[in-house]
Amino acid sequence: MNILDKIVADKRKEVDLKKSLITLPQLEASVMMERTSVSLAEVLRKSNSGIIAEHKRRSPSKSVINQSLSVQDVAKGYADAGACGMSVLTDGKYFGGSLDDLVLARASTNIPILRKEFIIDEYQIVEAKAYGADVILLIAAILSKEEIKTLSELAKGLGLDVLLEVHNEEELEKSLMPSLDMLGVNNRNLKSFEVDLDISKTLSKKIPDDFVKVSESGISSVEAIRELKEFDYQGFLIGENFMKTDEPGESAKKFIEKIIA
Ligand SMILES: O=P(O)(O)OC[C@@H](O)[C@@H](O)c1c[nH]c2ccccc12
Repeated sequence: MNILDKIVADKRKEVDLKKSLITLPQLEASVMMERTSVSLAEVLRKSNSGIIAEHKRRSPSKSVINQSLSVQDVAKGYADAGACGMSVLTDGKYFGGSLDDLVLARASTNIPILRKEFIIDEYQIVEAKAYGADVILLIAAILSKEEIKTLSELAKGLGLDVLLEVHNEEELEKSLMPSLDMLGVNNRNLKSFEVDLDISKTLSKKIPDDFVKVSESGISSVEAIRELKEFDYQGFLIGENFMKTDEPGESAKKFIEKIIA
């Protein structure tokens, strides 16, 4: 079994367990509908930097990245740096994140927050809304076309933005539909962990202009951002490059200043 299959199998068990404790209707009753979600796609369209900065303690590919920071400080730092949005990993087993991290990030900033999770069930989308996210991630590699449609339409109904992630042409072709706001190209292969920024460049021309294009993973230089902008990317998802430093907010600030200089 590859790592992605393992993650999805664990996720299925996790969601089933949660459903047995708090049912979907009960969860729905606790959704914070009074908080209007902020559209990350809108922010990215108007931004010069396009940075979506991620909170990531560890990952299956890199093991420990940074275990010692408070998510509140990281969230405030990213917002002060001028990041367009923040991504918060909520998977516990493989990335060391949690829904608590999402809540704490939400309480610390008003910039749009992406719940970074392996979403396979509508329950996780209602959860994302209930815990204060503005955006959800859907990963084409683990979902059928029908699932992408159902899940993205549910998210839109809750006022959330949808970022759909692809890694190759086949995934892109099955996924294009009007209920998505942003198309993310993951430069990292989630099965082999290989990173190649050329994947963003190659897939760019196949993504229709109505979607905001986001390049994800393995970005560590302002030069890379400049190149990706030539290929019409308006969003750049960066985790490790900031999180491996003692002050991710300061690192993001310097990075963003260089982009807009
Ligand atoms: O730390 P990086 O290489 O800058 O990558 C960030 C982000 O793109 C990456 O964490 C990611 C992209 N898609 C995912 C899906 C699941 C988990 C993690 C991810």
